Amino acid sequence: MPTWWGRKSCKNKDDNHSNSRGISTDRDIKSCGVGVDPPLTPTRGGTPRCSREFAGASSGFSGFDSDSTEKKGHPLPRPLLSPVSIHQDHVSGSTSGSTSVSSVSSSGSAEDQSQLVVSRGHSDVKFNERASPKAVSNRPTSPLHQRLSGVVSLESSTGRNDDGRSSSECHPLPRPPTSPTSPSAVHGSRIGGGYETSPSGFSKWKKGKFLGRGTFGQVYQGFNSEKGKMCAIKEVNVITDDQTSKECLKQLNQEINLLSQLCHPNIVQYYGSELSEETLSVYLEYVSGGSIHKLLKEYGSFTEPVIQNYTRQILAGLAYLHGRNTVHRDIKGANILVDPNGEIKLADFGMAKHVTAFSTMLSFKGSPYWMAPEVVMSQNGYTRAVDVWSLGCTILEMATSKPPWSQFEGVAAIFKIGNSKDTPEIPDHLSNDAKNFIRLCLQRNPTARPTASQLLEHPFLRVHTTRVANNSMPKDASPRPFDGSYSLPTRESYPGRLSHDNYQRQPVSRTIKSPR
Ligand SMILES: Nc1ncnc2c1ncn2[C@@H]1O[C@H](COP(=O)(O)OP(=O)(O)OP(=O)(O)O)[C@@H](O)[C@H]1O
Repeated sequence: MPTWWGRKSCKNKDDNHSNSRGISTDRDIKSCGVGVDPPLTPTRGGTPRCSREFAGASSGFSGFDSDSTEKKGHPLPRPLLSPVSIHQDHVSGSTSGSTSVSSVSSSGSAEDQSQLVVSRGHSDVKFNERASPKAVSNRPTSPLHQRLSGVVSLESSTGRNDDGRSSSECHPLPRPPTSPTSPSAVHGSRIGGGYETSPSGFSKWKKGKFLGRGTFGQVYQGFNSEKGKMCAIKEVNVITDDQTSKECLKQLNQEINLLSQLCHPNIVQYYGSELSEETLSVYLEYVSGGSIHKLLKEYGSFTEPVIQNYTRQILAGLAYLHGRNTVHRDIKGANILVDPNGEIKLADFGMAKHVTAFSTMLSFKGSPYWMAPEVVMSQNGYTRAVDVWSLGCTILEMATSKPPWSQFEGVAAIFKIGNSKDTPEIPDHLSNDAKNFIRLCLQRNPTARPTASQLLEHPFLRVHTTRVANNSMPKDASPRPFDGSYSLPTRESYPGRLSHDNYQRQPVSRTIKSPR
């Protein structure tokens, strides 16, 4: 039983005693040299967030046991200690409940940057040429390219870093160590902070086929001719004389600043970026399977084992992200990529840390269906709970191919999400564990929603993780080679499940031999 299991309120709960439970997570995080879920000050309990809309909502989180008969003790993993410098003063010093809020503050200020936990995830991770991590304060700074100085100053409401220097004098983020053969050392590219110019044509990344267009730019396949590796190139035109272009650049700059600090198997890896005469290009891990949205469109809704598998991985990425005081704010099928092995990669960090009136407006221009009520109602101080709501919507999307309330359009949808007391319909074919999990995510009161780390302990996923045969695919979610026989599931196959009503009528084991 998780230590928080019996608690009646989610107030003052945090992620610090649990981490993502995915096997792949531990493996890869160790290899990345960063820890999971550094100690955090609880952020939700201290923020008065209940508005009239939430008055009738649940008062607190009371565990996951409503549908589960499994009540055995469940030791929580100890958080891995990160070798990198963590801004403890920030993460433990806040009593205002604004820890996560500040990381997504509207200003996107240099102060915010300094508050982010710096993990040294960067381009070389996929090329095994990473240098050892170092604390921010020891890193040299890189100058910003003058053409982008205006854009970057948009990032900061104050225009100044926390050391008092203006953002045009010095970049808030460290320059990473580069290796002569790493993508980050490619002429004109950079990681983690400022941009460096490159005469066009020098890049080792060759632009390939067009992959798609997002709100803030185009995405192409790329190929590193030195390494023979592929990447995705996200590109924005560098035209700073209109507001839309400025916003696109700001968004991409935001994505760079965030992604360059992250290293997790369930978050798309940042390789570097490059500024040419006309474009700002960001080089990212190429995830060839496309998005969950695309897979749903092509192949229809997913089965429950696949939903379990994907949800566990999304949560592992979210727990890591939230442990770094970062809120994604745009979790939905279109922003979650799937690699050919079924490994999930959270992508599109353009909205993370953006809470300006303008960007909120922009997100309304996008799709509201995945937005938490408090986001739709423009409540101040979004917390990590907004991602948990969006995860609930994404699970419904995976189960039905549509987001909740998709029968409503525009203002009607916004009204339904923000103003009504209704909760989205949950399909009947899902198991009780799945239904319970979704209901927990879709609580209108954000303080009642469990954290990502807590959700990783939910029976819906916990049973699943015991059945995972390898790092990413559960037995039921991956094809098995056919060896001429097929065993129907036995009680022994699903020991955790069999305590549950849904699984008590499993068929007796039989073996069907195929004809020779
Ligand atoms: N790392 C990547 N690997 C492979 N394809 C990618 C990658 N990143 C983005 N894409 C694809 O490129 C297209 C555009 O992606 P992008 O993130 O810019 O916008 P979006 O998420 O579709 O929309 P929006 O920006 O409005 O949220 C999508 O089809 C997406 O699947």
